[in-house]
Amino acid sequence: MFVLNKQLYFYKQKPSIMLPKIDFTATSSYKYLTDHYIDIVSKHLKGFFDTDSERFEKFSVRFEDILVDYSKNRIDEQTVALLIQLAKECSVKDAIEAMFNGEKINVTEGREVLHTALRNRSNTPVYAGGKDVMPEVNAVLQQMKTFSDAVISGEWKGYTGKAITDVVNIGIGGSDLGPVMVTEALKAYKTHLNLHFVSNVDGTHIAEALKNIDPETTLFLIASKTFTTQETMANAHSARDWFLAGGAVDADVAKHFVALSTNADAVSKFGIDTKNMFEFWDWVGGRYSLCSAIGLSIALGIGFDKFEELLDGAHAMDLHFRTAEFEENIPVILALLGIWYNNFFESETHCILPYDQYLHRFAAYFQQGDMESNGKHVDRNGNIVDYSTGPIIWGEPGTNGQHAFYQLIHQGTKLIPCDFIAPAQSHNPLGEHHTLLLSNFFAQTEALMNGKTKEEVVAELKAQGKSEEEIETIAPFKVFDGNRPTNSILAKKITPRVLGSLLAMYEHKIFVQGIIWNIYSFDQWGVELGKQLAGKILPELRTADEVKTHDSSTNGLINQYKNWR
Ligand SMILES: O=P(O)(O)OC[C@H]1O[C@H](O)[C@@H](O)[C@@H](O)[C@@H]1O
Repeated sequence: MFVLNKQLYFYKQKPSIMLPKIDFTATSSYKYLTDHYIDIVSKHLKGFFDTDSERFEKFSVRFEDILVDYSKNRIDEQTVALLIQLAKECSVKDAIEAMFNGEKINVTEGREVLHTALRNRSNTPVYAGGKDVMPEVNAVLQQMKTFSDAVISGEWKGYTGKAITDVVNIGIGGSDLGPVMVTEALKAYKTHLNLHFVSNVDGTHIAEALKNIDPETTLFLIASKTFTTQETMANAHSARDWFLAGGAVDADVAKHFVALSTNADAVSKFGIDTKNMFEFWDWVGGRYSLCSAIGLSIALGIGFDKFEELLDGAHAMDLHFRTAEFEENIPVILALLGIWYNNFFESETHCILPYDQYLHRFAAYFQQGDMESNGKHVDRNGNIVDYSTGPIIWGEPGTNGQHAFYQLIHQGTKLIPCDFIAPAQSHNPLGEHHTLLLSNFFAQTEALMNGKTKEEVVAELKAQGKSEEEIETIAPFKVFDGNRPTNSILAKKITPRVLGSLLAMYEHKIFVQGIIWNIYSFDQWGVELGKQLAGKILPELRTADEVKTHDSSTNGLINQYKNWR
């Protein structure tokens, strides 16, 4: 405790030391958790329910139209208390304040982390480097509203005087995944505009996107925080070439190309007038940018009022995260459960399973959100960690996943904690479809928890008239251990507001985990390396000369490629 107080004191006295740097494995709660784990690991989830009729009430939280049931986890009240103590010992509360207050908690890039300011609907001042960012945030939102209203209404005309029918967002990573996820998730609110997303530098992506659209009625959004990303720049140049090949001249570009970026110089060098630029700032991380100008495709795709509802929902979750006690704090609870499995049960992955076809890119979006944030092995002191950090995030919509990989979740050798997400109301209430879907949602978490005992399997086989011998042979394969943990996140309906809350919920979960693991969650040096390496090889691929500068494998592959191309 003395150490903790000293850290806190240190932090408050020197605001330039942005975050506490606590080794969570050296805390007293971690030691208690290590002992407590031995106790819990020998117990079956089913037993927790058998002995406690209040378990659901104890381990579930309601937030507006979202119910988070975490009772089907391998925890008891002591687990939760110890995990919360861990969060406290790691100064999570101070870290939350540091983020919302605009401290430079992205230390390795020297930046504030203020995506929460983008949806700060209360409009109270938020300072970055001593300057209130809210006037700029509001000005860009106003610019997005004016523009999206004009495009949707048809008032904005292309170079031949026709209204826009198609919008192509060109961006990658954080400048693509968020807008794709949200516009798919909220397709039920779609405007008449047809959205297309091009991210891959593979020419196939843009070639296919351009096949069925008309340059006279197409708007391109060039989305790139840095405006230097190879893939996006290559696609943007090809899009402009295609546009000009259709008969337009340079002066017409302004009506069909806009930029979403932090880099005004690079935008004008590309040839986009900066008055057609929607700005955001370096305190917005790429994977946290969908509430910024990067969300322009969302505003066009569902209308600005719905985009604002998305921001409202995210803001509501921000407030919950900032103010709720940890016992009731959804992102904190989800983060701690993740740490429980990651660091005590040694789970390597975490699965996100939305029972909603519209959420089919939800797991992919948080794959970047989580893995790019917490896929780090150096702690905030610059030392290599000796514990596990961010999990591998994966998932597909139910029920497709059930018929593909649930086998391993049910009966494999790995413990895979899963988030099951479902809306109670469908946007497409077609016959019994939604009831069928939800019956699977409920059945899966129940089965993962309960499993199926040998006695149950034998009784079932007997009832089917199988012989003793047949039963003996087949029974072991049909036994399910159960005891597999899940969170159930049930929403009333996936509205823009609910989606905004869900996305902020996961963002803050990731944040809390990064704080406890003592890593920096807002840089991405691992991705930068790939950019440099490709840049080095590219000139070598431009000639026919034999390459000898690499290892024998890389040389061999490059030279064979040159032979075959
Ligand atoms: O928006 P940009 O600058 O084009 O970057 C696109 C992506 O590039 C890299 O992969 C990373 O830095 C990501 O975080 C980022 O989202």
